[in-house]
This record gives sequence, structure tokens and C-alpha cells, in this order.
Amino acid sequence: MRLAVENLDVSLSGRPVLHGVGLTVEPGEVVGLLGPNGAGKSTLMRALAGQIAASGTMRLGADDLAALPSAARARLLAYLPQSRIIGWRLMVGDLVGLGRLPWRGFGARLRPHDAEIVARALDLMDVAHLAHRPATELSGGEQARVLAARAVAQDTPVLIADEPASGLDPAHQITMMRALARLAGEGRAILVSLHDLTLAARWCDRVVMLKDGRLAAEGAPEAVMTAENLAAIYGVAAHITRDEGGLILAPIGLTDGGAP
Ligand SMILES: Nc1ncnc2c1ncn2[C@@H]1O[C@H](COP(=O)(O)OP(=O)(O)OP(=O)(O)O)[C@@H](O)[C@H]1O
Repeated sequence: MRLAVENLDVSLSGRPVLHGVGLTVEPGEVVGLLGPNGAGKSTLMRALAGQIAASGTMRLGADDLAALPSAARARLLAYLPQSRIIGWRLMVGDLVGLGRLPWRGFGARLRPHDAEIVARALDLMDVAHLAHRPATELSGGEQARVLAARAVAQDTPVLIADEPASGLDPAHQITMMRALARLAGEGRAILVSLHDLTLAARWCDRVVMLKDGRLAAEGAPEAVMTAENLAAIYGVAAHITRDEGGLILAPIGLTDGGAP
């Protein structure tokens, strides 16, 4: 299912934050959403998730996203927020099982089909071994993977993940990106915000770069993750090399040479 955003404007507390942003995510694609702190990545995702008001067009396939009832939206689009709050002392397996709520109704038992989807989500995020631990008693990175597994268990055609790799160790950053790529390989449309430039370059089919609430660059990583764009958008000088897996980008300094 195709996600298409056109001309999106968002104001928060009376302050314009997004200005005419447009992007598409096709089924089968991982699209990276990049940009400096405050660029508007989370705001865009929260608008897509229906958490804040926006003007412009947001379409999921033929549907107007803003007009979809929340229950229908939850079967089409899963949203993994940046904040990682686990409010209840639930076992990890049960917490990830909550991802099935849009499909089974509150209080209903997991059917075998639901249990299979939950088991796969636990595996994809490498948290199956934690299934019987209370989620509130895990490390920060473990909790992040558990919450990602819950979003995956929603089993939606579109997944929006806000900085899912932040705070993960290097192996689990790769596990995360590989999981997203696998889900895209099954035909899902994935939008993921990232601060790690190399992860974005190697795992995203396309990247969309925001700056100050505006689209600054969009295209294949090789085409747009250039030294010029990184300087203009992030204010960093980057060492850029490549191998058979794609670009390797290491920010090595600030373009103005001074302190941030
Ligand atoms: N409730 C709010 N009221 C007013 N402005 C807000 C509010 N929430 C966020 N903003 C502003 O909106 C802008 C975009 O914030 P947003 O969280 O979308 O950025 P981001 O690109 O996700 O940044 P980060 O990389 O730090 O997560 C920022 O300038 C922020 O200060």
C-alpha cells in the first residue's frame, strides 16, 4: 500500500513547523527520513499517525488517512514513536501481543495466527528470549526492541518508525535495519527516521532529508547523501567512502570549524 504525502503543513502551539512537505513510500521500499534535530521528522510521523492536526494531503492507497477511523488506521499503519515509555509491568510476550489489538479486540485471546505473528515479531527484533521477563525490568535498548516488536506485530502494510535504531548496540542496529528491509521485502512500505548516516545509506532504498520543516533533498542515498548536502543540511563535514554494501559516512567535523 502506497503512502503519499503532499503539501503538508503543521503548526504546533501556533508555531509553523512543517512547510509544504511531500513524500511517497512505495510498497517494498524502506525510506529513510533524515535531518537535524528539530527538522520536523517526528512531527511528520505524528501527523501521519493521526496524533496532531495537519493540513495537506496524506493518502494510504486510495484512502485519505486523516478521514480514516482510528480502528481502520491501526490495521493499515503502525507507528513506533521516538519516546519509549512502558507504563505497565507486562511480560514482554504480552506487551508485544498488544500489537494484535487492532485485529482481535480488547480482552480476546490470541488466536494461533496472532501468536505466530507475535512470535515472528519477537524473533525479528531478537527479543524472543525475553518473552517471559517483565518489560519494565529490561535495559533501554531491550525495551526499544520490544516496543519495535509490538509495532511489527500490528502487521500493517505501512510501518512508521521514529529513530528505532537509536540507543541500540551495533549488532542490534543492524538487526533492526535488516528486519525493516525484510518487512519491506514482503511488500510493506516503511518510513524510518535515522540519525546514523551510514545505516541510512546502506539500508534505505531512498532518503528524504528535511531541514527547518522543509524538504531539503530526496532520492537514492548515493545521489543525495553527498558532502555538499550533508554540509548544507547538517552543517557537518563528512568522510564518505563506499564498499559493495553502499556508502560509509563518518561525520568528522563541523563545516564552520567551530563548536556546535
Ligand atoms: N508542542 C510543540 N510546540 C511548539 N513547537 C514544537 C512542539 N513540539 C515540537 N516543536 C518544534 O517543532 C520542531 C520539529 O520538532 P520535531 O520533534 O519534529 O523534530 P525532529 O526532526 O524529530 O528532531 P529530533 O531529531 O531532535 O528528534 C522543533 O523546532 C520543535 O522545537
